[in-house]
This record gives sequence, C-alpha cells and structure tokens, in this order.
Amino acid sequence: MANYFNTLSLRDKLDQLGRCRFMDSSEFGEGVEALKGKKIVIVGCGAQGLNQGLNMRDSGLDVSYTLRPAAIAEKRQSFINATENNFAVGTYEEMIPTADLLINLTPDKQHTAVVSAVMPLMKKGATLSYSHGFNIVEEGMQVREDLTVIMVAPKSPGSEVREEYKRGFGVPTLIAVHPENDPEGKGWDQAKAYAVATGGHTAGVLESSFVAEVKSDLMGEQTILCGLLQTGSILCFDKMIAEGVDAGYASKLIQYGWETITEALKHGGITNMMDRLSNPAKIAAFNASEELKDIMRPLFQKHMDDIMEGEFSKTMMEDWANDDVNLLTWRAATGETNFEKTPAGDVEISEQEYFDNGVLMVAMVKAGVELAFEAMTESGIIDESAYYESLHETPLIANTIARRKLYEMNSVISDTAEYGCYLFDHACKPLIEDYVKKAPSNYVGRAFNDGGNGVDNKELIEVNDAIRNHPVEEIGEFLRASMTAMTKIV
Ligand SMILES: NC(=O)C1=CN([C@@H]2O[C@H](COP(=O)(O)OP(=O)(O)OC[C@H]3O[C@@H](n4cnc5c(N)ncnc54)[C@H](OP(=O)(O)O)[C@@H]3O)[C@@H](O)[C@H]2O)C=CC1
Ligand SMILES: CC[C@](O)(C(C)=O)C(=O)O
Ligand SMILES: [Mg+2]
Ligand SMILES: [Mg+2]
Repeated sequence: MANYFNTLSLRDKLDQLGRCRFMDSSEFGEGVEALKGKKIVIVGCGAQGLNQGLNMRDSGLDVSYTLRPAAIAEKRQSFINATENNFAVGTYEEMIPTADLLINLTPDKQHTAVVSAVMPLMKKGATLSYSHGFNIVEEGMQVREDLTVIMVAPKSPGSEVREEYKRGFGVPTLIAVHPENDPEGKGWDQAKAYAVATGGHTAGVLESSFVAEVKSDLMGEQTILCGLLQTGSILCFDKMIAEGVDAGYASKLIQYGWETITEALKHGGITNMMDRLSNPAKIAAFNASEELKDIMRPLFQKHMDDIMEGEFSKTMMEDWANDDVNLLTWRAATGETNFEKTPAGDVEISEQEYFDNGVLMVAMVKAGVELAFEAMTESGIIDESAYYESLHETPLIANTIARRKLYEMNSVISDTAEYGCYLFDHACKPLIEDYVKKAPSNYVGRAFNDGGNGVDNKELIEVNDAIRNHPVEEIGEFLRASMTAMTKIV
C-alpha cells in the first residue's frame, strides 16, 4: 500500500487540503434520520469508542460493539466498558454481517489488520467509518468498492466528547467522505446524522476531506495541543523548583493552570486570555511569546513539512514495526519527570492567581496556538480547521492534565497523538530550556506585579492591536459566535 496523499497530483493535493466548509446549523435539520433504525456496530471500546457510542445511543440510535476474541474471553477493559454500560457485545462473526454502519475505533496502528479482517464480513453496501484518516491517507488502505467510507472526527479527546454532550453541547467535528468510496452517494447524509448523534453539530461541523483531517490533526496534536503543553509543564516546573518555589505549589500551578488559563481562551480567544493579565504582565507575556515564537518557529515548520511529506508517518510506522520502542521509552521517561512525580500541594490558588503567577505559561499558550495556526494555514489548511486544531482544542486537552497530569493526557489521546507529542517534546525542550531558565523569576510561580501598574500607552495599544489582529482571532470570533451552547467549566 502506498501513501495515498503522495500519489495525488499537486492539483488534487491542494484541492483536498483546501476542502473545509463550515456547515450551517440548518443543514442538520434531518437530525439522526439517515441512521435511525440502522444497525451500528463499533469495533473497539476505548477512548472514542465508548464515548461516541454512549452519545449515539442517547441520541436514539441502535449501537452495539464487536471486540477481538481475547478481549471478550479475558474480560479486558474494552469488554468491561461496553458491558457495564449495557451494550451488546459480540465477536466479528456475530456482529459484523448484519451491520449497516461499522465504525472502526481501534488504534491507528491496528487499522490495516482490523480493516482487512472486518471487510470480508461486511454486508454488501454497508458503510465503514473512521474517526481519523491515517489508514486511508498515510497507508493507502483500499476498501471494497461496494462499501461507503466516511469519517466523523471529533476534534477532542473521547472523554470530552461525552462530557460536552452531557452538558448539552458537543465538540467541533470534521466530517468527510472518501472520494474513492461513495458508490451510492449516501456518505454525506450518514456522516451528518452521525455528527448530530455525537452532539458535534452544536459546536460546529466542517465538511472536509480525509486528507485535510489527517494533515491538520497530526499537526495540532504534535505541537500545541499535546507537545507544547508537555514541554511547558516539565520546564516551568523545573524552573520554579530552581527558583525556590514550593514543589507542591509549583505542581498545582501547572496541573490546574493550563486548564484555567485556556478556559479563557475557549471563551474569548487569545485576546481574552491576555486580557486576564494586568497591563504590565500582558506586555511581558506578549514579548515573551514573540521571543518564543522566533525560537520555536523552525520546529513547528519542520513538523508541518514532515507531516505533509509523509516523513512523520513513515518514521512512526517504523516504530510500529519495531515493537513501539520509541513510544514506550518516551512514555516511561515522561513518567519519571519531576513534574509528574510531584503531587499537587494542598494549597489554595484562586482563578486569577493562575494568570498572575503564570505569565510564562500564558506566553507559551499564545506562542504555540499562533505558530500552529500559522504553519497549518501557510500549508494550505483552511483557517476553520486550523482554529479547531490549535485554539479550540487546547482547553479540552488541558482538562485532561488537570485530572491526572501528563499521564492522563497521554492515556486519553490516541497512540498516534502520544507518539507525536513525545517527538515534539524531545525536540522542543532543548530548544527553549535556556530561555525558560533565564526568564525573570516573576514569570512563573510568583506574582508578576512588581508593585507598579504603569505602562506606556503607545506600547499597550500596539500590543493589543497585534493580539487582536492575528488571523486566529479573526476566524475565532466568527466560529465562537456559532457556539451558542458553550458552558463554563472552571
Ligand atoms: N483518543 C482520542 O481521543 C481520539 C482518537 N481518535 C481516533 O479514534 C481512533 C481510536 O482511538 P482511541 O479511541 O484513542 O483508541 P483506544 O486505544 O482508546 O481504544 C482502542 C480499542 O481498540 C481495541 N483494539 C486494540 N487493538 C485491536 C485490534 N488489533 N483489533 C481489534 N480491536 C483492537 C481495544 O480493545 P482491546 O485491546 O481490549 O481488544 C480498545 O477497545 C483512532 O483512529 C484515533 O486516531 C480521534 C480523535 C480523538
Ligand atoms: C489531540 C489528540 C487527538 O487528535 C484528539 C484527542 O483530537 C488524538 O488523536 O487523540
Ligand atoms: Mg484530534
Ligand atoms: Mg489525533
């Protein structure tokens, strides 16, 4: 199998990368109708499998699971997830032949084996769905001609897909139909109904392509969403300890700080996050973010180039073939970092204190969101998609760190995201370590305010102007206006 994207002509590459239309809420008037009464079988019951299935069932659809025999016989976590939630579970032979829609929610590494095993059992004219297009785009999986192939990709961890749904909201979702597999022309209606069933239509749905999803998803997760939050956690913690900040306080500031500061981002973009700082702190955070952007820009660009050229997927697949040696080594090393090993202290930190004592963290978030957005849009990814993969999803990932630190984040995200996160982290830490060490001690762990609150008017106006006029803020204002059901977490 060849990398599908690399087999396309330049014209087709640009066409598919540029596919991204923000859908109007009126386009979801049919609700879940296209899937009503259809037998939906999900392969795998992990992070996405369980949570998407729960939402779909609550939306009135007929959902059951199929697991590999060992998972059933050994009553593994996936079996427990499904049965404790009263879903029917069966083997491939028992469940797949009657499925109208088979949703593949196994790890990307397993997709070639899983799809090759399930395809012969699928009935003529059924639909196969993915939540990430790696197998189609990077591995070039060929699917039987009579089958429809769709993608419904929540731009969020599975846990938040469920939590947001329970709050009456949803997570932005990207839908696509594989152009090589839509023999009956039903793919879009089914993908739309599926997005309604998981709650995605309340947050925003992008009509897109497998190619655009894969290239943007890989970039977001490696850089700002997971990679930089990991690097920032480890370096900011070590800096605070070196500066004599209490370890329990430092641990708590980081564990819950990302969630608190990025919640401001979710509601009002970078502008609102920066507005939570005093004027002098805002100027300091702005300048730090500009310096960090200059240092990290080549790394963000390298990740984007490697993803576009298929270099990233090639190296990750080499690791798959090598028993995941890199992934497992990096995972173990993350567990040994001082931040990860130091429990959060029993200290009160007010919501405002997370901003006032986290200027460097705010600067990192701003730098990472803007750089990821810039690298994606410069490569032909459309602004809406780049916004979801940089700004919107950052708070959803930050929520996972608040639960059980980097362990939780790396457990909840896909193995593909976890691999990319470590790859970025290992390159980014040495790049910005010195900058973080030399940053003034009041940039993290201590109140920034040195007593005076004065700023130069002209400088403040210029800083505000630069923050507000970044393209991620312009598209963000438009997209957030349609997220009317968004609720407050922190
Ligand atoms: N994690 C996330 O939040 C997101 C994930 N995605 C995408 O969703 C898909 C699923 O990822 P994720 O939810 O993280 O996966 P998980 O690792 O959480 O879930 C894996 C599930 O697949 C089963 N499984 C593993 N290996 C096999 C195999 N060889 N054959 C059959 N079943 C297998 C596991 O069951 P058992 O081992 O017990 O058999 C488990 O139920 C991926 O394509 C990912 O990119 C998209 C957006 C976000
Ligand atoms: C951010 C990681 C992700 O892409 C996701 C949760 O959206 C994943 O693959 O897990
Ligand atoms: Mg994603
Ligand atoms: Mg992903």
